[in-house]
Parts: sequence; structure tokens; C-alpha cells
Amino acid sequence: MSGLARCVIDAGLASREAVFARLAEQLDCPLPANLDALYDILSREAAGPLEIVWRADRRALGEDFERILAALQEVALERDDMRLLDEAAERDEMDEQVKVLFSEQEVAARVQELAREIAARMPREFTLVGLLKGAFVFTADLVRALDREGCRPRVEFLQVSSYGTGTESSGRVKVIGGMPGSIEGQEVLLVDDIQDTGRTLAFTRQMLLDNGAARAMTCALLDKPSRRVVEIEPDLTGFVIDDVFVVGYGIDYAERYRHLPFIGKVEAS
Ligand SMILES: O=P(O)(O)OC[C@H]1O[C@H](OP(=O)(O)OP(=O)(O)O)[C@H](O)[C@@H]1O
Ligand SMILES: Nc1nc2[nH]cnc2c(=O)[nH]1
Repeated sequence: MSGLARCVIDAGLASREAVFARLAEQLDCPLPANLDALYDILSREAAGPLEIVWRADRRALGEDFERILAALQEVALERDDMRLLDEAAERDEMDEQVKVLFSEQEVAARVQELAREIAARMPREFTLVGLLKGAFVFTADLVRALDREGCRPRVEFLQVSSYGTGTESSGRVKVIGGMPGSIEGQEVLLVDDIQDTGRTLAFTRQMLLDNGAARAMTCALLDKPSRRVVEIEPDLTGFVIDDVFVVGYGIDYAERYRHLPFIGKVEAS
């Protein structure tokens, strides 16, 4: 690429300010005052094409590691002329250990039990709405388990995301794709992989009701009640867990581990 503006965020940068200064210097753009400004400047003001190499050190940057990376990922999604190379992810993979929390067999057995409970509480035909991305594996297994229980769900997906660019979770959830067709008067089952603060489930449930659903029952494979900030309990829960960080079976850690066939918990080595 000609005229490529390239910036390397190396592991020696140990503060948010240092990362911002490096970006401003190497991409020849204004110095961002905060994360929102970073997003605005990189998406609108930095001249492309851009390449950002992310080699930051998670331990040195602490919480800012995820926040800044999330903002950069969002800009990279918006800009066709930007490439973000995450070289830190590979190194981190070696630093983390994933321990099995629920095995493939345990998950499969629980999913079938959930399907049985759903079949007892829903009509034979209903609309199942899976929340992307995290619930894609759970939804795929659940609909087949439901078929074995005699249900005939119509399957839809919604992709939602907490609003923002990696700043403190504002509690605003935005729909980024796949609003189901008409759900007027329908019985809906809303399916998510994990319930944490409760914001995602509360927001999407209300949205479905606002769009005319006659009833919106909720099902979360995993539930962390100790983390709740919005008062909502899923109607059906697969496993109640402590405040551990889980991955696998569709659930990611910085877009990794979704492919694991079991549910694991991440432990720093
Ligand atoms: O109870 P809450 O605090 O709202 O969190 C739960 C949500 O967080 C995760 O989604 P994430 O934003 O990571 O997106 P993803 O599903 O695309 O991985 C998960 O899949 C839930 O939908
Ligand atoms: N990957 C992952 N995402 C989450 N979102 C809310 N809780 C979790 C968790 O434990 N793991």
C-alpha cells in the first residue's frame, strides 16, 4: 500500500496516555483526550490507509488494554482502509490457561434438560431468538434438542452490543443486526449464552415486547447472579456460576475460544 500510516503499540507502553501519544505521533493526528475521542479521531480524522500493530502488554495497561483494543477494533470494522494486527493475542494465549468448567457431555445433557423444560412451557410452535455472537453454538444445539422434544421453533437471530467504544459500560445496548421479521402476537423464547449484569437480556426482552411479542420467555445457558446490576432473572437457566471468566461453546475472550466444544474458565498462569 502506498502512503501507509503505520503505528506500533509496543509492549513498553505502560499507560493510556503513552498509547494515545504514540498513535498521535505515528499516525500524524490530534492527541485524543479520552477513549471516545480516540474513536472519533481514528475513524474520521486520521488519514489512511492505516496499519496498527498491537503488541501492548496486558499487565502493564491493566483495564485500559481491553478498552483501547476494543476501540481500535471498532474503528477497524468501520474503516475499509485500516488493518489492525493483534500480535498481543498470540502471546497472551500462552499466558492463559483454560480449565474445563463444564465438559461437552455435561453441557449436552443440560441442554437436553432445558429443551424438555421449554417444551413443557411453550407451545409446539414458537419463535426462538438467539443473541449473537455468543449464543450461536448454544442456539444450534438447543433447536435440535427442542426438535427431539417435539417442538417446531422458527429461528431468528439478533446481534446486540453494549453501546460505546470500550469506555465504562454505559448500560446502553444497541442492536447491530438481524432484527427478526414480524413477531406481532407471537410467543418468543429469547436465548443467550450468559447473563451477567442483565443489561443485554433486559434490553432485548423489552425490545421484543415493544415490537408486539405476546410473551418473551428468557433462557440463559449460564448465569452469574452475583454480577447483576439490572433486576432480571432468566426464566430458564442452564448453570448458575460464580464470578469466574468463562469461554468456549460460543463464548469468547477477545474473539478467541468460541470454538471450544466445552465451557472453560480462564485462569492466568
Ligand atoms: O448481562 P450482560 O452484562 O449484558 O452480559 C451478557 C452479554 O455479554 C456477552 O456478549 P458480548 O457483548 O460479549 O458480545 P458477543 O455475544 O458478541 O460475544 C454475552 O454473550 C451476553 O450477551
Ligand atoms: N467471555 C465472557 N464474556 C462474558 N460476558 C459476561 N460475562 C462473561 C464471561 O464470563 N466471559
